[in-house]
Amino acid sequence: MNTESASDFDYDLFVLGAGSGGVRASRISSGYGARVAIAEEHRVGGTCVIRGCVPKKLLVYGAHFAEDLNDAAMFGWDIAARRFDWPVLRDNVMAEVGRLEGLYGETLSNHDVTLFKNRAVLTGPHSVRLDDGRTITAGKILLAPGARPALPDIPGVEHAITSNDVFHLESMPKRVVIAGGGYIANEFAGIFHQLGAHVTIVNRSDTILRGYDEQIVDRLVKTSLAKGIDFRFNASFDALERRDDGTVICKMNGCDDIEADQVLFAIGRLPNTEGLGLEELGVELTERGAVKVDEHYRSTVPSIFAVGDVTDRIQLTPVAIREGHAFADTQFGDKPCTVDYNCIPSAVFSHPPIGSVGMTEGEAKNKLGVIRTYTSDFRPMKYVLAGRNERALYKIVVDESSDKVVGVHMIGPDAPETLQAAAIAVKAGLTKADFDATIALHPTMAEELVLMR
Ligand SMILES: Cc1cc2nc3c(=O)[nH]c(=O)nc-3n(C[C@H](O)[C@H](O)[C@H](O)COP(=O)(O)OP(=O)(O)OC[C@H]3O[C@@H](n4cnc5c(N)ncnc54)[C@H](O)[C@@H]3O)c2cc1C
Ligand SMILES: NC(=O)c1ccc[n+]([C@@H]2O[C@H](COP(=O)([O-])OP(=O)(O)OC[C@H]3O[C@@H](n4cnc5c(N)ncnc54)[C@H](O)[C@@H]3O)[C@@H](O)[C@H]2O)c1
Repeated sequence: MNTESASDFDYDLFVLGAGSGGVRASRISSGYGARVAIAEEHRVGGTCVIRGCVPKKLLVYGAHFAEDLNDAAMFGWDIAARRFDWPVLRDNVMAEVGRLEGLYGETLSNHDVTLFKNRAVLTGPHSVRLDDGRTITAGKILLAPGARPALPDIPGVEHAITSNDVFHLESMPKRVVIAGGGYIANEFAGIFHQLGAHVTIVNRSDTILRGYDEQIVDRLVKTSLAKGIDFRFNASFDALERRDDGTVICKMNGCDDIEADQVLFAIGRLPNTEGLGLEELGVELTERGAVKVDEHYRSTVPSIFAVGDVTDRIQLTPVAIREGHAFADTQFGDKPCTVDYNCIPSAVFSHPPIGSVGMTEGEAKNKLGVIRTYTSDFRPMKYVLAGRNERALYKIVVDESSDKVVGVHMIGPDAPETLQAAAIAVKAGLTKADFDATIALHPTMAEELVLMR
């Protein structure tokens, strides 16, 4: 164990925030023999487990039944009564979240990590104060407080909700307006639409899902439009007004005003650094309030570190987990390491979902010059029988000079599941010839990956 952890502190490590990064860092550090405590102000598990990836994905599954039940008729199923009960789905999802929260708590106690169910703020380079007044000292402090939804500074913003509230709605709204064109906007557009709401996505520019391959995003927009999701591009909100009947009037700039029963703001997430006492201690923050760290997650104060969303780089759970693990290995395991940020796969759980790894076509052209692309634009077999006129699109981007596959991008049923496997090939630097040499697994959609010529 690193000699910097002095025994005159209460703990060797104090972690602020029991989410994806904080829980991993604590249990690995404790495994190396460190005396570890963690503070959590809300619920153990953090954003991903409590109000992010997990409940979101369960809602995606729940919403998908709408299409599956429609398609079932052509497969011989006569399902007469089709009624959706939002409180049943909501409560079952919340019960599962509660179960997982319990498991995360058990993981901490099984690893001898002391859990304080309190908000913590820093009072020194080695000390924190809990909201019940207790002060605790530690050799090292790890900041893993995550991020929170951003909200615009407009009159009536209190009439809108964020992703934090969306899992607890009393009833399913009939008309939903979603601000933003990123992950959350597109995922919840799919969920609300499938569950029967009319959805309008409002984006301030004409580009949604920036960073994803343009052709794939274009397919999502076209498919969403065909399903009945509306878009307003180059539009922004001037104000929100609530009528007595509960309707929210969106006063718009760049398009006509819109009436909604629920307005969801999904315009990005800001690092949770406010009020933590960081600047007073000399912890440097970026303009957006993120903690600046070096490659070993050390802030500008040597005993204070940060991982995950609070560093405002790649806001994904597996990244926060890897960073937490690398921190523990480096600081308490005598195994200095960093995270390799190259080729991180990502998915948008929209309807249909997107999976992506490596360079987009545009990015590869800019960085590599001469490239080849291969696409497969096909109607999945099950959709043909169901009479569903929806197409999947797979794209492979190849570096002409080395034949290496530098990017795989997909939209279609279960694309994220297939993409995870394809990401291994891209990460390993396999060539298009390696893809071609692989015999197809028939009949699957994924076989398109080895059949593109
Ligand atoms: C709706 C939604 C869907 C998402 N879906 C996905 C997905 O499908 N895949 C994916 O990879 N990522 C997804 N994400 C992103 C993912 O949830 C985050 O990247 C991840 O949770 C970040 O982990 P973290 O450890 O940095 O912070 P968090 O998991 O947010 O944990 C931070 C914890 O710190 C606590 N805390 C904050 N301040 C204090 C304090 N002062 N004292 C004590 N405790 C404090 C918070 O309550 C929280 O529990 C989603 C996010 C959202 C909002
Ligand atoms: N499937 C997943 O992995 C997943 C799912 C949900 C969230 N997340 C993570 O959570 C983060 C937050 O999600 P998100 O969808 O809120 O953010 P995002 O960064 O994906 O998208 C934000 C969108 O809001 C727009 N925007 C930003 N500021 C605005 C403003 N002032 N007014 C109007 N529009 C504005 C942006 O142009 C962009 O389209 C993501 O970056 C992602 O890393 C991941």
